[in-house]
Amino acid sequence: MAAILTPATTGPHSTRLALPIAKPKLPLQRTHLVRCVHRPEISPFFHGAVGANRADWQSACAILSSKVATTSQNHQRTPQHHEAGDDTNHSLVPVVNGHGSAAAALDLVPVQLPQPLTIADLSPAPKHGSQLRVAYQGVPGAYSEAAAAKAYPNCDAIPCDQFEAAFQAVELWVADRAVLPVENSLGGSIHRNYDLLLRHRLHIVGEVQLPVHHCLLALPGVRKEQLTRVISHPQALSQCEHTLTAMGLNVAREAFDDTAGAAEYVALNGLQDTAAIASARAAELYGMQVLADGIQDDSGNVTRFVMLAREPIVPRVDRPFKTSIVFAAHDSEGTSVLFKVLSAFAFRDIGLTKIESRPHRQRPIRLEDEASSGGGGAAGTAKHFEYTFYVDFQASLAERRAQNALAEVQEFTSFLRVLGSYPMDMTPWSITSSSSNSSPGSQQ
Ligand SMILES: O=C(O)C(=O)C[C@]1(C(=O)O)C=C[C@@H](O)C=C1
Repeated sequence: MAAILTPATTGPHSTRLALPIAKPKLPLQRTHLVRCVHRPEISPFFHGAVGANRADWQSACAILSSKVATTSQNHQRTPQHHEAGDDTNHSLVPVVNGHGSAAAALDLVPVQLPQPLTIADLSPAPKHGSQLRVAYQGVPGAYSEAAAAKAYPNCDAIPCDQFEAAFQAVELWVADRAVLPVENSLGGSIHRNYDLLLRHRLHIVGEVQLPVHHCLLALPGVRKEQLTRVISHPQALSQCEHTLTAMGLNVAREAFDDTAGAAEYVALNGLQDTAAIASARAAELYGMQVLADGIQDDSGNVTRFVMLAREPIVPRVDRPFKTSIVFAAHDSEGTSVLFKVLSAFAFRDIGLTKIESRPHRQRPIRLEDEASSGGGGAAGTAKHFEYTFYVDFQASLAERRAQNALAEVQEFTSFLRVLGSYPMDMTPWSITSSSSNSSPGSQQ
């Protein structure tokens, strides 16, 4: 599992995979990240203190420990490191003017000694020259990996098994950024990520729109007539539904975690009766045959991804910006809150690009007296759902009109959070450019 997090080996643009079915990187799992956080006693910096699940926590902490190992190879230990309990053989470390340089030159100092973390190790931006680590959901060949490469060219893309693992990877400094899908032009919103944006404290620092071009993949030599099943990510299945039917593929559809993972599954298990919907790059990576190309129901199929970071960026006014907010109504405002909030933007001529509503997690249902809700009849309780609203508007938080609109919105809402103010992806959509590397802007 250590291969998951080993930095700088399998970024989206590096050459990879001599063998078609070998997995380039295993996805990072939430359990790895949780262990790293909740078991501080098992520190990656104490190579001797390893329990039965050593492989698990080691993979979660591989980036940090490899960094430390590299540092310790280059580092001259100072005398204050030689304390009781230190397993260094002191007699082998002659100190010259407070430095162990002579010993290092003689190759007498063990090279894997733990070193303390420095502020530089924990700096939010990667050090000059090093690769940005970008978490995405899925395995190599997933569209999310292509989106990560478009957002951050030459990044080290880190696969995660779930969306939540990608959020946590950034929160726990295993990754510097996450790139996650939020909506598709055919399939609609990816609700899970809206819920996670609220539950986690990351900031949206950019967006990237990726044309999604699906292929029907099968094992080499398999014909369409042999298929009894098509598997893929639910979004991909829904984006190709009409085309599959038109192709006469009235076979079972089954959901898989991600498109490339579906292709890999068919390849690894030698399934002659199953096809996967995935990218052409997934076909290459997992040695699959492209049975049909461009099977999305609309040739202009596009998925919008958000770029997430631990820190917000400073909003600017020198290019088109978008701001994403989330809010819930005051009890007294009831359902009219949405109208009032939208007016706050309309009066200032601020355009909206997206509205999404999700159930209010803490209070999904409101009970209300019928008389007070205008029912007019006998006393009783009317029930209606409570929502949390997400709105994207076309203005930068640096603009006075946006600040005024938000001040007004705050008056009608019980809670209001700015998820991010970030440059809009203005790159034109082109049907064939799903693997394009053009960045929507400077690295955020
Ligand atoms: O499964 C993948 O390849 C993904 O990157 C996920 C995902 C999604 O969640 O919408 C991304 C883009 C496509 O819309 C289909 C699937």
